[in-house]
Amino acid sequence: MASATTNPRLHSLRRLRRRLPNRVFAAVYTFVILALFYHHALTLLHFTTFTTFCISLTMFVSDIILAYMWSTTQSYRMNPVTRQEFPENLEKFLDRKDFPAMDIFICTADPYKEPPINVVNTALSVMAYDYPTEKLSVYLSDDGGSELTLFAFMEAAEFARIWLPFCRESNIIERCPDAYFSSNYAQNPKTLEIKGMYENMKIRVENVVEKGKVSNEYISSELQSQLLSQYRAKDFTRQNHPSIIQVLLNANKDKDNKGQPMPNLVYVSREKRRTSPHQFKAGALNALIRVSGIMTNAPIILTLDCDMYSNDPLTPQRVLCYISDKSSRPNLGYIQFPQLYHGLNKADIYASEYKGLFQINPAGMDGLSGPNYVGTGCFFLRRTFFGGPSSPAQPEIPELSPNYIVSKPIMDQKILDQAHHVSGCNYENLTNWGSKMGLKYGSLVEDYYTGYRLQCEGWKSIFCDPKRPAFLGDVPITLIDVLNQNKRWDIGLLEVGFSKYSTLTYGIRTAGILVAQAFGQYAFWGIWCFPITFYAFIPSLTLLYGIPIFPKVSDPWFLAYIFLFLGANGKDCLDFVLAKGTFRRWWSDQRMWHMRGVSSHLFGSIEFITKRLGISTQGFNVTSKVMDDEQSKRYDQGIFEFGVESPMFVTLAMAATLNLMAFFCGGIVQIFKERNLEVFFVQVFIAGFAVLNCLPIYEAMFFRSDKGRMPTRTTIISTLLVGGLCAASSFILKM
Ligand SMILES: O=c1ccn([C@@H]2O[C@H](COP(=O)(O)OP(=O)(O)O[C@H]3O[C@H](CO)[C@@H](O)[C@H](O)[C@H]3O)[C@@H](O)[C@H]2O)c(=O)[nH]1
Ligand SMILES: [Mn+2]
Repeated sequence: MASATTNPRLHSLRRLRRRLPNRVFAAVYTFVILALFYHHALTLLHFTTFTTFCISLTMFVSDIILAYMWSTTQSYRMNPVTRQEFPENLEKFLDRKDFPAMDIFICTADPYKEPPINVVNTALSVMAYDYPTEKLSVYLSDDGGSELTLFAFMEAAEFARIWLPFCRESNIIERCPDAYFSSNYAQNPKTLEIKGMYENMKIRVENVVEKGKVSNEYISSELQSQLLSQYRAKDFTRQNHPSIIQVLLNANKDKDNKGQPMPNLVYVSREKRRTSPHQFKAGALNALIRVSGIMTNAPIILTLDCDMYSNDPLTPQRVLCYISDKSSRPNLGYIQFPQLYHGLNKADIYASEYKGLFQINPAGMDGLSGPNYVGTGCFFLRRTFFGGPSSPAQPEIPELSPNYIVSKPIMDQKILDQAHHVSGCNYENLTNWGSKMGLKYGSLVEDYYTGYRLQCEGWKSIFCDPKRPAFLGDVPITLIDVLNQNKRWDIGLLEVGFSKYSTLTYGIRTAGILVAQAFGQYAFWGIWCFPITFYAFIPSLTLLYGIPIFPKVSDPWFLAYIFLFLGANGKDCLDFVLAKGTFRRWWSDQRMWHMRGVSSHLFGSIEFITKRLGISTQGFNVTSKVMDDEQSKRYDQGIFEFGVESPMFVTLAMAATLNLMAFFCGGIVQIFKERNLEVFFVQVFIAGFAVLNCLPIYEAMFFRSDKGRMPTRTTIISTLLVGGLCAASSFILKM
């Protein structure tokens, strides 16, 4: 076998030239930060009143946090790399018949928030991979324990017999049926016939979901009726039911309509009891690791969220370009693809693209020890879930060991019994699942936490970011969904940041400072709320009362502020645009960064504290993937969707109102009446910048009448609170 890095090669790696300017810039920036700290210390020492001391201290603390977060981003900039794969050369190195088997996991949790027809589309898109079909096994985890989802998959299994040969023979690239039929496809009798079948299936599935149950007219066989009757047992609820495992397609037996084998398709709804914790998605994935271990035990596992369909049939072959070449990265544990989305509006108003999180930073981490796991679009070597590279963990039964070879067919009664056994809700008691094996428990963001711990164990990873997106997902289209999702991440991430596995202690010790810093950016994501909230409220309040808190324009320290502000934003914008972003989307990105600071980060941090104190418990609130027509329309037009009441909107509206008052009242007084712009420039600038960022909020508060506007009560409450805040401040500031 030729070496995979010489010609013809399987993959290549290039270090980006920007790493040198990045390092120089980081050095200069660090110097200015330290200088600013010196200035802060001087100011603190020379305080005049207790109030000014408190204000200076708060601003100093804010800047320390900003500086820490800035320092964590430097890890991504030290050595960014880019990779390329050459799947066209794969078969020169590896015979198609020697391709390893793959187990594909798809998670769903709620048929009303995650429409089953979309889950079916995701499954069909991966079943149709350009890969030896009999080597693929698709496992669907249904945490919603719903007959609606099972029904949808029974339908999908039948449609797949037509869809798979069609994709293969017409060699189409778009293998997600819904995406294909919404594209500009060749409309001939054959495609139209298949479209008709697809629409028929879609209508059946949607009707069943609308009715909330599978009525008799949809049941075509005694077997189906038996299967569905399990859900109608007494006391069956989504939180309380036995394991249901159903092999819907069997690669050894089932053939498509052209006589070729089908992939395995297995429906799994693990056992749930109110008395046993089920550990949300991490628990679901661990159950799938075991069930698939018993049934097929493929050496490669792909994990997918139900809304991330495959957009490229060659993806598994791309992955083989790395996996089949042992020299590609020693201790390779997983290959992560970026989370990319379809249906973003032009400006990406909610910054759902998370270009930093999903594209720029992983490329930076790839130059260190590899990107983090982001929950979906990630191919693992099964072995990765069983202890570190040099400290393997033995599962409690030998059949689960990653190198165990399954000899019995998938439908063998023994196999089925054992699969039920390992998906039981008490199976994990007194085992290493969740600690030394499988996905790690203890955080609401199981993906981040697991990836981080795997890297601490010594596993490395690869970031694979091909030109044609490998997977495409849905984005939330209302602000409240976006902020709630963020809040869940904040809580889960802080759970890691303040655990015994904190990046600051355990991380630095086991993974080294650069890698730990890269993970630290997210572990402490929630603490952005402090500097952003302080900067949103203090400069504006003090401006209103004519108290200067920043250096005046003629003061040399003013230049330090300007440099730090322009430097951080300019660099961020440059990286964003270099990663094929637009300025408009960058603007949304920085706007959402500010908005999250006074809303989701703030409440996420508060809820993290209350959870720690045992006052409340936060679960995994699944993000809705349902598209309301009116909301979709507004989203497509780039209009912010408020619509519902939420404390997060109150703080947002407060920050918006206060800065508007500060900019116009405080600003005008200082500029025109007192002629003091020189002294108040920074404060006026901050308020003005905030106002610019808050334009959609004012619009939603005062100028809109559609259903997505800010609820009147929220507007009133926030205005009253701003009034109260001003009154209290006037009392304190004049002390
Ligand atoms: O008890 C649960 C809860 C969720 N899920 C599934 O987990 C996936 C992600 O849930 P979603 O509501 O879409 O969360 P997001 O915040 O959009 O997802 C991001 O953040 C999660 C961690 O909070 C990761 O698991 C995801 O991969 C990542 O895309 C979905 O397929 C769900 O069906 C389960 O299987 N069981
Ligand atoms: Mn999601």
